[in-house]
Amino acid sequence: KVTLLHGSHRTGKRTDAAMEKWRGHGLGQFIHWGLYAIPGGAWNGKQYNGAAEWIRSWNGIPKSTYDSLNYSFNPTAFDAKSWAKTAKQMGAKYVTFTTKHHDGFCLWPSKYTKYTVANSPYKKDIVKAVVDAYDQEGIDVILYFSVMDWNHPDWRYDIKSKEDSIAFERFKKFTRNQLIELLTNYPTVKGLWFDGTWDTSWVKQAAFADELETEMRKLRPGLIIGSRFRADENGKRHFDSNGVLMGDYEQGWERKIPSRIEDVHGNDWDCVMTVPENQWGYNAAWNGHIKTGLELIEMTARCVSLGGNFVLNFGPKGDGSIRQEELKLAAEIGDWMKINQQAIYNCGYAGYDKQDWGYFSKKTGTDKIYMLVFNVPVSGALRIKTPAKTVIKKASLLADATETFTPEQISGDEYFLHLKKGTHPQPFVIVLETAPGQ
Ligand SMILES: C#C[C@@H]1N[C@@H](C)[C@@H](O)[C@H]1O
Repeated sequence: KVTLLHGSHRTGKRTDAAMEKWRGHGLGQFIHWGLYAIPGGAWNGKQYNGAAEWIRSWNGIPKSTYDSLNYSFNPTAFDAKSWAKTAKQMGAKYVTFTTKHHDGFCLWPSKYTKYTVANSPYKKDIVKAVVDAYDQEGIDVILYFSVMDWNHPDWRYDIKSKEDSIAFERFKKFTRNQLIELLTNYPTVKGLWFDGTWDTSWVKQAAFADELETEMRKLRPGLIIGSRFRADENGKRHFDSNGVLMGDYEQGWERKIPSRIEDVHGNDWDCVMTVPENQWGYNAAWNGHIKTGLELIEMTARCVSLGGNFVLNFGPKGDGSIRQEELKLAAEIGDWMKINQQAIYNCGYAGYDKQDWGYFSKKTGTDKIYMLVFNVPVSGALRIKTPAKTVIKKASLLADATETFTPEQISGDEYFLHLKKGTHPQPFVIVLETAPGQ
């Protein structure tokens, strides 16, 4: 163990109410929206395949022209209330919303830069509209904030000179001011989701970032901050030099999902996922594999079964409308959640051996186990291996409690549930009432 001044200040999961609530969300929505939605992955008629929110960084894109897009930002179809209703319909319990992405354009009227929505034809405070609309729907709001800011003259990728150092000191003050401003303007937000924190310039700011995190937590007790915000004094990110998680949950699962419980090291975590392979901001031409509703429902189940949250990304268009493909997915996921949400909300790792037919989840604080079935074996027999000495008292279909299953015990702690042929066209959930054995 090494002595750290700016490593993790806490081990184990937070047990306060705010974190317990976050832990139980199960399903969230990510929204990436900003100036990049205007070009939508194309420039001068040429469609690019990179992540559309990074278009400013691609070769051949005139940066000053991109930077002037704020003068064309006028999303006449933007309606935060309809976004929030879509999230509600999908069954999302929280939204992570981009206040400022890497291009530095602020979707709130920040006092600390002119590069904001206030200096666009739209003028109005988009962050406020989103926070109010989602609060209204009872959906918690987490604010995404990119430390890396391509627009700010004092941003540096590394600090290699006295001039760099002086400029970056100004940038650090600017970053702190914006974060305090966000937490002050939007006091109901439940957390911050940091990005753009991998460059050496920021990784070198262990003491400053540690102090800033402490200041933000003091300003907003219960605030939830992930592992991507700061590094320790040895430059270690996500996990400090002693391997202890930095922040309240692991933010390493970007477009990937853990395969085993061991991968999450007993921590809270979220998986943030795109519908195409790698498009967060709006890209008019979705190419490659586009995930289906069933794939995304299974990803949600897998994340919850491993004690995490699944956060599905939406990339609204430059006019503020959500594309049809995403609306369709929200509806499909929502239809499934309407029937099966009990196996997702306030559920976590069940401690049962993983089986090929799908996933187990456990209702937090109870002995109730859910079997989320995605792959019915040709035998129709669902194998269950319970933790030692667990008694299965009852097994029934979540969607219809009158459909019960008599567990066939096949060895000490192993059982089969036999399904009737062809009875379940959709992924379905079986509820196990269990009790600790003698
Ligand atoms: C890389 C990168 C960023 N991290 C994801 C959450 C998106 O914001 C992407 O642009």
